[in-house]
Amino acid sequence: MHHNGVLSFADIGVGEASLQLRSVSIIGGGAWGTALAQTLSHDTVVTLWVREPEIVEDINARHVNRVFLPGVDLNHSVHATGDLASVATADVILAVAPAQHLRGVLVNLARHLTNGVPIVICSKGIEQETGKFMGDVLEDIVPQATRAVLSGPSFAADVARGLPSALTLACRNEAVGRALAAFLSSRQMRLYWSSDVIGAELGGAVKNVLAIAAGIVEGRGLGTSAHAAIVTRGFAELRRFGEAMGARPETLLGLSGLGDLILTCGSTQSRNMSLGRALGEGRSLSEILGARSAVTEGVYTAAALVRLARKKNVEMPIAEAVHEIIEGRLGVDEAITGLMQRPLKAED
Ligand SMILES: NC(=O)C1=CN([C@@H]2O[C@H](COP(=O)(O)OP(=O)(O)OC[C@H]3O[C@@H](n4cnc5c(N)ncnc54)[C@H](O)[C@@H]3O)[C@@H](O)[C@H]2O)C=CC1
Ligand SMILES: O=C(CO)COP(=O)(O)O
Repeated sequence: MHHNGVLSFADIGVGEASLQLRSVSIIGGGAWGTALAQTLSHDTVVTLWVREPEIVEDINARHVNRVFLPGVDLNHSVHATGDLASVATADVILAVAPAQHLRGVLVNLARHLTNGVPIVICSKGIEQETGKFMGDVLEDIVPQATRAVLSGPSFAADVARGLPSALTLACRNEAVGRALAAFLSSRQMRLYWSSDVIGAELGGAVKNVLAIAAGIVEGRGLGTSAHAAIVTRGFAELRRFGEAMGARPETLLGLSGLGDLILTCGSTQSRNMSLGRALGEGRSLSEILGARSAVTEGVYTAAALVRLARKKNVEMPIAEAVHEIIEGRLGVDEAITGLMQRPLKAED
């Protein structure tokens, strides 16, 4: 565990093997990967794999990532590289590529990896083509990796500035989870461990879709009562879906579930919420997406989420409405009317 910026490491027994944690690699130089590199670099050796050569140069020469995390001066110890082989030897690897691109990046990384290395999924989404969560994508490509998830309420800009945050670190092997939580925690970022991997992963993917709905409510000027209603009924959908997927109630009520839903639905700092707001103001999806370089995961996860929910017979009318709006099959006002006119039912 890190104390007062002094390099230390967790060293625990995992079966016969021993897990030594001293170095971290981060795969993905967007806002979140760069913010994680910044906060972890106070205490440990961090290497950041970045896809764009000009951003590698920006980080190493000028200690900034002007494209994805403007306005943050990075520690000189944050080292960027475009070479996947050189990040594969770290003791822990954080996977932070956008959900629809994670598979491709892992395929290129896989041949450089050593057996059993912990890979911590930090991306939030469901793969459109397969309907798989990121942990299952990891399992497909690197089955020998020790799978973990880091998720919770955390805007990259907040974490990069050293503001306090608390997140969930999930790993099926509790001893490894505890060691990872200790190693990745810092004075600014407090991690709670869990062994509920699917529960921790699911909240981040689902809340992105629901945050688009919360944004629409804001953009349409429907008021704070409607905002509270959409977040609460959205949480009911997240909870139902989570239960059907085998997530534990305490995870859904925790940082990676309710916590992240509250953050993302409540702030235009969220890309998903602000996209919803722009839709609510009457702008078209193509216009909104065309104007941004940042990824808005809810747009790409909505279809897969709705497909999965239908398969599991889980009712998710808000997620369905967001999906229909994204597909251009439903207008914002029609969607609102549709939600308000559903048959009355017991609150569950
Ligand atoms: N930004 C935030 O506050 C947080 C983001 N996340 C999650 O982290 C993941 C990454 O998001 P951000 O870092 O915010 O990204 P970003 O929106 O800042 O940057 C886009 C990223 O996508 C990458 N990219 C674009 N095309 C690609 C391709 N074909 N193959 C591989 N990579 C490609 C770019 O290199 C860049 O790293 C997402 O799943 C997001 O939900 C999680 C927590 C907080
Ligand atoms: O996941 C996030 C905060 O926890 C970031 O949300 P957005 O991707 O909507 O900006």
